[in-house]
Amino acid sequence: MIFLENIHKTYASPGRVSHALAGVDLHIRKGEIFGIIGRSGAGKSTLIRMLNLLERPTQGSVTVNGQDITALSEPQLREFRHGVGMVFQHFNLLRSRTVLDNVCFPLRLAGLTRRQQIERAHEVLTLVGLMDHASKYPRQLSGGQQQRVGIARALANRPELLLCDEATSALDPETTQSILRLLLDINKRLGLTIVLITHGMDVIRNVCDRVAVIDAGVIVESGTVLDVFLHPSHAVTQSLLSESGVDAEGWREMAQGIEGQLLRLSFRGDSTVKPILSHVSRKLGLDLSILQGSVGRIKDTPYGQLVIAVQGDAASQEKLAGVLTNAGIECEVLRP
Ligand SMILES: Nc1ncnc2c1ncn2[C@@H]1O[C@H](COP(=O)(O)OP(=O)(O)OP(=O)(O)O)[C@@H](O)[C@H]1O
Repeated sequence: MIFLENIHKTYASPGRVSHALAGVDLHIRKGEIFGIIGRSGAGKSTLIRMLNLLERPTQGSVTVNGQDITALSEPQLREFRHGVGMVFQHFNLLRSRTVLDNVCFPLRLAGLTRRQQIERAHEVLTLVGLMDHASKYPRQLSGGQQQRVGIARALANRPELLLCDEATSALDPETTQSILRLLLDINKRLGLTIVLITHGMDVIRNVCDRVAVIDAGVIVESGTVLDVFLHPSHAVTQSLLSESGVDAEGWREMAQGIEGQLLRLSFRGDSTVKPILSHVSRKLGLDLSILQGSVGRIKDTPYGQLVIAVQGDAASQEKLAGVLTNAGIECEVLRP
């Protein structure tokens, strides 16, 4: 659906040139929730704003549904933007207008009659659970409710693509969860493609299908969220994961002074909740001790990762990795 090719963005100010994006290639598929994560200043906002050309690339092309949008005329671009909704960190609501009028605003710009505007606004306010608050003003709503208004407004013109610029960063953890559930729900119900930027791995884990990690204007790692969580290859990804409590390296200290083979086991889906390890340990007569582990969910899929030390007969130890692999567990030998 969306292809970014060799995107560069340079900001020049007197005495200073800043390379916000330095050669970004990205493919976002129709209907997926795609997350872009990185530290402050990495280039996330610049990148997401390329997708509706709120920022123009200095070099490179942005193709959406087969059309290079950098080549569109201003009227064509305005038309294109009606098909792209955007949600902001600080909601960006019109404070002197009611909830209803905030949602009607983009519909008025799109040329709908007042009656059509109200009809559609009621539909999207019902979708986000705020119909009872239609005549209130933003200041009378909580942060989470204001963000729901922001989402309703973004959905008003029936976009194909929703861009979320740190949509939950200003919210407490519980409200964040409810907004993320709403995004999941509208992605499923409307088949909407969602691109979000965040600096929180938990946001990525809870809702995204695929993720790209950006650092200093470059995508340093990308893939399915499961793959990136289970096998992070770049130092930035590893440190973002470890800050969110997914520690991949803590086993090293524990392993000192423990004899035997060391394995890292990765479980995806059903294998996560089956008693495979205890079966295998009984069958091969091996003792297993867990040096590190995490079990959780990535979107709807259970996943887990364990580092285990294996003790027992050498021939059985040799068989273990093969038996686990056959049972659907990824097995990496950390120490033979
Ligand atoms: N309008 C601008 N003029 C000059 N430099 C800019 C401009 N916008 C962004 N930059 C620079 O480009 C780089 C990337 O900024 P960007 O806002 O895209 O990062 P970010 O990852 O979204 O950061 P944050 O999480 O803090 O919002 C930074 O070094 C920033 O200072």
